[in-house]
Amino acid sequence: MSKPVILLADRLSPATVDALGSAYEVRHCDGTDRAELLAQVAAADALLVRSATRVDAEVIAAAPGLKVIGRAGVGLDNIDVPAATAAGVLVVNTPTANVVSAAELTCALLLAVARHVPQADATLRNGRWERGRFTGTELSGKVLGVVGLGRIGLLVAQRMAAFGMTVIAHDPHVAPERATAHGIEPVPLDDLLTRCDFLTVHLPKTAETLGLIGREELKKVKPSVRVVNVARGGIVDEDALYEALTEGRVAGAALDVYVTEPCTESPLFALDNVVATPHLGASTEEAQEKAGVFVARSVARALAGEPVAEAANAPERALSLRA
Ligand SMILES: NC(=O)C1=CN([C@@H]2O[C@H](COP(=O)(O)OP(=O)(O)OC[C@H]3O[C@@H](n4cnc5c(N)ncnc54)[C@H](O)[C@@H]3O)[C@@H](O)[C@H]2O)C=CC1
Ligand SMILES: O=C(O)CCC(=O)C(=O)O
Repeated sequence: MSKPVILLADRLSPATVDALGSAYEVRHCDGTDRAELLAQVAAADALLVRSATRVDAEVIAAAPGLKVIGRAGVGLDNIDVPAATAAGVLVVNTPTANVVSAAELTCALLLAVARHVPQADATLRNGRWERGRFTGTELSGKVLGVVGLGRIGLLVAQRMAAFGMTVIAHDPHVAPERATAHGIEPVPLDDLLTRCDFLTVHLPKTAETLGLIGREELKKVKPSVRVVNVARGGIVDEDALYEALTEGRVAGAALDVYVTEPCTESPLFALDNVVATPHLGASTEEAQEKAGVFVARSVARALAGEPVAEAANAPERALSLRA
């Protein structure tokens, strides 16, 4: 009898294949090559991706034998979960695997934007010793505004509190007592905007969160504020941010994520007060190994018809999804 086919469409840690073991036929493809993905997924029982591969209704329709889509990471915005559910395909992610890495990158960007680290590094490598140009600002004693106090937001809050920051947070879905238990003051979004010296967003990309920090919101912040987005492009509106940065209404920004990815050209990249990384939040050995192993285990359980706790759709129906 032929083995179930598991298609890896993004570059996943080698630990993924090790964790899957020998019970499956593991195939690889470039999920950003649409034609290749559509051709390869036709024979797949399971499809494993990171954030680069777009798994939309067309991909799901092209895969009549597909039983489970495994997302090695947190965000599900590259997967059409309703289309998968309608087709009886389980979607599983790894909600905890990369959150420490994403939080640590956020802290790195907070420090980098406060102290102009990449700009100073680039200047020195170009033979210029410009100490006067790169006077920064301390984090200690400043207010950090966290929008989205989930797993990553809380990890960032805890770490930045150790730098002496006062942390305030806005998250309508988190009980205020949960915030205060961690020494974080829960506040309405408008209060957060007017009070914070550093603003960081840790939200999923949804219809509700897209543009949440937009033109109007950026009119309310202090001109000394630094904005960090390690969540998803567009949660902080890129055009509004560019305007605010160039008009001196925002002092700096650090971005890991962009509306369109890959993103190699943006007016934001031309600004001195912007630090930019190419969606590296989860790019550590530890996060990728965990994401690969966790997603492999969940996919194996799904293919065996067992319930999967990390299922993002209809977990209670896991056993009745495509047999
Ligand atoms: N740059 C990167 O490589 C990475 C980015 N991410 C992104 O970070 C996002 C957050 O991840 P986690 O903290 O693990 O998710 P989480 O689900 O633990 O937390 C998200 C929080 O956002 C809150 N939220 C939702 N709508 C909101 C709104 N309108 N206003 C305020 N709060 C709202 C939720 O209540 C929840 O507490 C992911 O969805 C993903 O898009 C995650 C991992 C790596
Ligand atoms: O590197 C990746 O796989 C993307 C990580 C990410 O953005 C997420 O897990 O939501």
